[in-house]
Amino acid sequence: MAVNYIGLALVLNCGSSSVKYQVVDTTLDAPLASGLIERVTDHGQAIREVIESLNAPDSGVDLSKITVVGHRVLHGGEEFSAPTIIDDEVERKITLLIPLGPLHMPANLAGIAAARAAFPNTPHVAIFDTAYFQTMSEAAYTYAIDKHIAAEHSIRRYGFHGTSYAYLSHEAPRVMGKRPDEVNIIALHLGNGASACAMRAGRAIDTSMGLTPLAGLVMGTRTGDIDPAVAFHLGRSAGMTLDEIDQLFNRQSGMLGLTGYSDMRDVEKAAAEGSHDAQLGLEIYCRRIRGYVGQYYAQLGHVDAIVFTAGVGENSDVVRLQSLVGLSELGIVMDPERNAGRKKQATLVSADESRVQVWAVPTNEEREIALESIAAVS
Ligand SMILES: Nc1ncnc2c1ncn2[C@@H]1O[C@H](COP(=O)(O)OP(=O)(O)O)[C@@H](O)[C@H]1O
Ligand SMILES: CC(=O)OP(=O)(O)O
Ligand SMILES: [Mg+2]
Repeated sequence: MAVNYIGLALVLNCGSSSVKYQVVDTTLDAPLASGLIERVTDHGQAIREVIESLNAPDSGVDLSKITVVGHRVLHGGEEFSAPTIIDDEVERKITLLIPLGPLHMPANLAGIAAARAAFPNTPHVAIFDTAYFQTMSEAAYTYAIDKHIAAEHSIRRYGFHGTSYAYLSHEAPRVMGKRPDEVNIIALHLGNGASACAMRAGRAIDTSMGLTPLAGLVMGTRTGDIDPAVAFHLGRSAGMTLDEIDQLFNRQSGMLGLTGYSDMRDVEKAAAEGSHDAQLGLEIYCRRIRGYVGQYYAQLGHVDAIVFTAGVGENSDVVRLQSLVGLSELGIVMDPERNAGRKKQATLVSADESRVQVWAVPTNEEREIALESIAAVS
C-alpha cells in the first residue's frame, strides 16, 4: 500500500511457534517498539506478556493512543479478500478456515482473542496472507481438477506471503527509482516457508503456493512441488495414514528431510564442510527457484527485476548466486562482489550489464499490516 495514512498501530504476527509484534507510527520510518517471542506454546499468555512489556514506563509507547490493532491471518479462503474489521462473526468465520491452515490459523485466532480481550474498545483488523493475490486470473488460480468438486470444496490456488509481496510491490520499485506500475518483478520470499510471485505493474499474476503453503519451492521442512501420487503410494504401499503423510510433507521434508537441517545457515555450513547431502540439498533448493524464475519470466514476457527477501533471501549470498547462475542468455548477470554478505538494506546485487536487475530487499510485513490496518479504519 503506497498511500500513507496517519496513525498508531499495534501489529501482531502470531506464527505457529512465535509471536512477532511492532508498534508502528506511520509518520516514522522505524517502529516505536518491536519484538519476537520464540517457542510459544500459549499465544494468549505471550500476547499478555507483550502488552505488559509495552505498558512498562520505559517502553517508549503509550498504548492508550493506539488507533488500531492489526493481525496477520494466514488464510482468508474465498470469504475474505481484503483487510477486514474483526467482530464476533468475522472471528467465527476465520475459525471455519482452520482446516486450510492447521499450522498457522489456531495461533492467529488465539492472538486475536487475547488482543480483543486486552483492547476491547480499539478496532482490530485482520490482514490476510492470501489477499494480495486477488488480482490473479482465473486461469492462474484454477487447478485442473473436476470443476464441481473444486467448487464444492473451495479448491484453488490462493497464494501466501501476500503481505510481504504487497510491501515489496511498492518498496522494490521505490529503491529502483521507479513507480510500481512501471515494472514487472519476480519476487522470491525465502524464509522458513518459501514462495515465488510474478508481479506485473505491482499486481500479482501468479504465485507458487496453492490451496495451502505446501506447494512450490523447497522449504525448511516442506516438500514444495511433488507428484501428488507420492501420497497415494505412501498410503497404499507404506500403510501411512493421511495425518502421517501430512506430517511428513509439512514437517519432516524440505531441507530437513534432505540434509538433516531445516535452517539454511546449518545447511550452508555443512555444504562448505563437504557434506554431499547438504550440497545436493542446496542444489535442489536453488534449482527449484531457477525453474520458477524461468516459468514466471515466460508468463510475464518482460522482467525488470528479480527481488530476494526474507531470512534466506536477505541473508544467503550462496542461495542468491546459485539460483541465478548461468542465466546470462535471459539478461540476468549477478555481480558476486555486490552480492557477497547479508543485506540489511535494499541492495543491487546484479552487474551493471545485467538487463534484469537483481535486488535483495528486506521485507517488512509488520509495517505493511500497520499501513493496511490504519487505512481500513480511516
Ligand atoms: N545468515 C543467514 N544465512 C542463511 N540463512 C539464514 C541466515 N539468517 C537467517 N537465515 C534463514 O532464514 C530463515 C528464517 O527466515 P524468516 O523470514 O525469519 O522465516 P519465518 O518468518 O518463516 O520464520 C531461517 O530458517 C534461516 O534458515
Ligand atoms: C505462508 C507461510 O509459509 O508462512 P511462514 O513462512 O511464516 O511459515
Ligand atoms: Mg515469515
